[in-house]
Amino acid sequence: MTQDQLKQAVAQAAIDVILPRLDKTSIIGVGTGSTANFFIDLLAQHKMAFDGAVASSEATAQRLKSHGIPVYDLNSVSDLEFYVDGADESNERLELIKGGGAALTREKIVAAVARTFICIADESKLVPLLGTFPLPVEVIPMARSHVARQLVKLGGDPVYREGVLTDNGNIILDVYNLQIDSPVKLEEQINAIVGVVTNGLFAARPADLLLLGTRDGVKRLGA
Ligand SMILES: O=C(CO)[C@H](O)[C@H](O)COP(=O)(O)O
Repeated sequence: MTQDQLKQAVAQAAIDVILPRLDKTSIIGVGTGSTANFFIDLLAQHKMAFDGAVASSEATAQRLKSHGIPVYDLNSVSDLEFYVDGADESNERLELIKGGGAALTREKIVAAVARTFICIADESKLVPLLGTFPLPVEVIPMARSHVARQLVKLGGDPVYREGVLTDNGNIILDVYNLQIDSPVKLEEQINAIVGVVTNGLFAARPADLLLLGTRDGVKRLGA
């Protein structure tokens, strides 16, 4: 099975989880990236079963709209039962690293609002310890050097992601070589640096359910 087939299988598994719980008033939070794109394309086949979606990025909003799925502003939504998104890494506690696609801030906001965060990923994303994937940090552009110096004090090696501006007009620092044995603490420490918008650790609010695509089928971890 190819990695894309594994991604498609977990996207379908997420549809199978949410579909019985949707009605014509339901709005679904939708993430960003190649796995989320498989989910969007499958979700489009059921667009009569729900009202619309909230998007975690402009790219996702465009893809949803291209399928004729209405996209709502999060501020106009009072209830979001599900958020479905991929990840760059997950540990067994469903703490994640996200932001490989630079959408981490909006992803974290939608995840915070949703009652159930379903993470969909192929088996390569499950790791014993977070941090092999460099941790993305969204930073206000004028604070770039200051934040980089503080990240070095935390033991990391920040690298400016050349040519990338987030949907919020900010830059990304990818932090290599961090020792992430306490994800909740490190998430807080990095977010406390002035100039940081947020970082890609999803530990204070981990996923509720991880659907992991493996060659032996889709495995469920969590709820
Ligand atoms: O956090 C993300 C985007 O900011 C994505 O969920 C993450 O990068 C995984 O992407 P993919 O499904 O393409 O492997």
